[in-house]
Amino acid sequence: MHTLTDYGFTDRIRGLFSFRFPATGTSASVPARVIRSDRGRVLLATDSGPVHALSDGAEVTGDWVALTNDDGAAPPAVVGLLPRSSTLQRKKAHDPLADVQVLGANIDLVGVVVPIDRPLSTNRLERTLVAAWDSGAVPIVILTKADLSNRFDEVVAQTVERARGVEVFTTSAESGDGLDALQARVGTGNTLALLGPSGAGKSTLINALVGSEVQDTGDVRSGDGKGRHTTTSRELIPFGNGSVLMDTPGVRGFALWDAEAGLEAVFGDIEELFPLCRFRDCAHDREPGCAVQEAIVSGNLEERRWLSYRKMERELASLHRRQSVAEQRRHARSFHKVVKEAAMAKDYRNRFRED
Ligand SMILES: Nc1nc2c(ncn2[C@@H]2O[C@H](COP(=O)(O)OP(=O)(O)OP(=O)(O)O)[C@@H](O)[C@H]2O)c(=O)[nH]1
Ligand SMILES: [Zn+2]
Repeated sequence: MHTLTDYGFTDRIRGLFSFRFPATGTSASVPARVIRSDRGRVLLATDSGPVHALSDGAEVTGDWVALTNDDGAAPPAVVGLLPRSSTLQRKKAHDPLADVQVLGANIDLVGVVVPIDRPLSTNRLERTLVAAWDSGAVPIVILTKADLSNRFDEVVAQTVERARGVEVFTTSAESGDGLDALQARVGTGNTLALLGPSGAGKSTLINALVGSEVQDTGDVRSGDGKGRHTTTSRELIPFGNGSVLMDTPGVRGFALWDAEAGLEAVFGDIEELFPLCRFRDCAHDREPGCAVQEAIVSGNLEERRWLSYRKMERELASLHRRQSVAEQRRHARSFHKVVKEAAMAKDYRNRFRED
């Protein structure tokens, strides 16, 4: 059975807890960490094992809380929340008026997971790193699937340059390379959350770090090869030395805000062309050796889709600049329209191809 120390309970948390919730003669509470929170019910790690408790719903995965200690007389309840050292939160980009949603708390390290065979665009890597810094945690970049690249040195050098001083680790779950160095960096009593697009290798990396099959990976998708697997496991996973992996569905998808998820889903094939351009800083306009222009000329890419991609990029950029609520609303609407049109164009094209 895991103790609270396995879940990252350090001297700092111990001190903070007894300061905030001093034991008095009549009432005492025990420290606990939120493994999962679900509308008024929380699953907690405590020193006497996992406990279900009632809560007011304010807690998120990773929170440290005070739990009543009534010896089973009443159902246990969360009675207090420790201040958070970091919060990973998201605001939906296409809905500027939506509430900020806290996805996880008390994360020490945010690992931005980038598969080496499918590097992120500089733009997206930058945005993800900015968001990671904003959380109060320290970001690191984790290049996965190192065994799959024959341009290893080149991609690593590129990533180091784009990561602007953020540490870059390379790993292969297949060969085991880089896992020790990553584990050493996480250190003792720290919580690591992994962000990255679907298929980046997060589950596989978690399995490799934890050393047992706690996550379903892409290998076990259902029969038709399309069914999305669901991650059924725990959301806070101890992996030695009080180190903890946080893997909630919300945190997982964080790197792609809703808007950007749309961008990737709809235009992923276009973005895959960018690394094929002769020049790394290609503006995809009149540059020689531009893979985008070549794809348009050869008929592999509809010019209309390329223009909507461009338009959407501008929309996103200006959406981020908007100040007034009214303007945000207007932009959100036109943004939605672009996404919808582009998605329809793509569906149409795919249907046409399959015939
Ligand atoms: N060769 C190789 N393949 C890997 C490695 N890591 C992951 N993969 C493969 O990449 C695919 C996707 O890996 P997952 O771990 O499921 O990716 P994920 O990021 O968890 O994806 P989601 O669950 O959709 O968020 C699987 O088929 C893995 O077997 C690696 O180090 N080497
Ligand atoms: Zn180009």
